[in-house]
Amino acid sequence: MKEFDFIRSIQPDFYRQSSVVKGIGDDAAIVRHTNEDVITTVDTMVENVHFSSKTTEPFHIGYRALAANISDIAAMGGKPTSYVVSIVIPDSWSAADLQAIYHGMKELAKVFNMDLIGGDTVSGEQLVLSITVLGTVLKGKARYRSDAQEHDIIFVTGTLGDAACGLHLLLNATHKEQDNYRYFVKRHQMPMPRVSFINQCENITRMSLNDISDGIANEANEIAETSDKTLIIEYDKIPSHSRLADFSHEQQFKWSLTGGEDFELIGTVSEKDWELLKTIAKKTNTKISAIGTVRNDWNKNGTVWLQHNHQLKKLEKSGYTHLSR
Ligand SMILES: Nc1ncnc2c1ncn2[C@@H]1O[C@H](COP(=O)(O)OP(=O)(O)OP(=O)(O)O)[C@@H](O)[C@H]1O
Ligand SMILES: Cc1ncc(C[n+]2csc(CCOP(=O)(O)O)c2C)c(N)n1
Ligand SMILES: [Mg+2]
Ligand SMILES: [Mg+2]
Ligand SMILES: [Mg+2]
Repeated sequence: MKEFDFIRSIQPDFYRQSSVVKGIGDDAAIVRHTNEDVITTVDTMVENVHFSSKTTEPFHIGYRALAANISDIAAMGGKPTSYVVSIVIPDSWSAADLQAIYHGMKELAKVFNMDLIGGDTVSGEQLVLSITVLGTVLKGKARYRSDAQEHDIIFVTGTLGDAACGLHLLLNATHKEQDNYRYFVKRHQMPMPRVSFINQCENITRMSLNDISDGIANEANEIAETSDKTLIIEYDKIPSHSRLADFSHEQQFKWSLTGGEDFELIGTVSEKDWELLKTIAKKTNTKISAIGTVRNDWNKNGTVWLQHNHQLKKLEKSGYTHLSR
């Protein structure tokens, strides 16, 4: 397929958002927002780093890459509205595979009423999918990592370690075992960002917030550093799916703290807002768990501590990092 035919084939027939002034078809897209702040985020997925033929069908490549970006919009307290896709395509990828990647993005975009408004297409050695998502938040109402305060309750949504368990199964287990643990495989391939929950939280006066892409060991440290506070997390309170108990304690420990890619949210709220947060979670069918508290301890601020087996140990930033060499 030629570049222009490809672009024509992925062009949407209509736009859902009235903010789209110009979509695909010119040098750049134009969106117009007058009453909200605009959130912009980009995350990139690279073949054999974020996905491989063993772990991810083309449909899931598109779905996951868009989910990862929408998750960052949720982590700012916003609503995703549109997306721009840059794709590097190796010769070996068929037209059908490429359509499937876009189909994966389209399916998730439909859930959030989002529009594909532009992108870029080039050929190259490895499939790379980079998505820029735009979102909106009421003026001045964005949620920052830096807003944790002393005595806050630390919470997480959902269960942690699921996606890492799914990845482990996809890389190491038989098809039969994968079928037996379909829940975990699906959590890796089709994560669902927590947009509806966070968009119901407008009455929570203050909240620090981050999404879990690299594992809470990383994300909690980002909150501790930017807020200059001490986070104390109780390991036994970290929520996990009941079937994670089928795996070794070491695997459970590693996956739930450093596995990443669950695209759940971690945040902190004041004690007085905790009941309200639980009510919102119930209303939006969101599992929420209190996993610890925020302290203001001048000689520990900027760090995270894990209470486990009657010991308090420093929880280092030990999740997935690029450029580690
Ligand atoms: N190459 C880059 N150029 C400019 N800014 C960058 C670059 N890489 C990251 N950033 C910025 O650094 C900050 C942290 O980015 P990071 O990618 O770690 O966050 P994230 O998307 O939440 O995490 P993850 O990539 O694991 O999903 C963001 O403000 C991001 O825009
Ligand atoms: C085939 C394959 N091997 C390993 C992994 C694990 N992995 C890759 S990137 C990442 C963290 C998030 O990345 P980023 O910081 O870029 O958002 C994790 C946990 C995977 N998903 N697929
Ligand atoms: Mg990023
Ligand atoms: Mg993030
Ligand atoms: Mg991200």
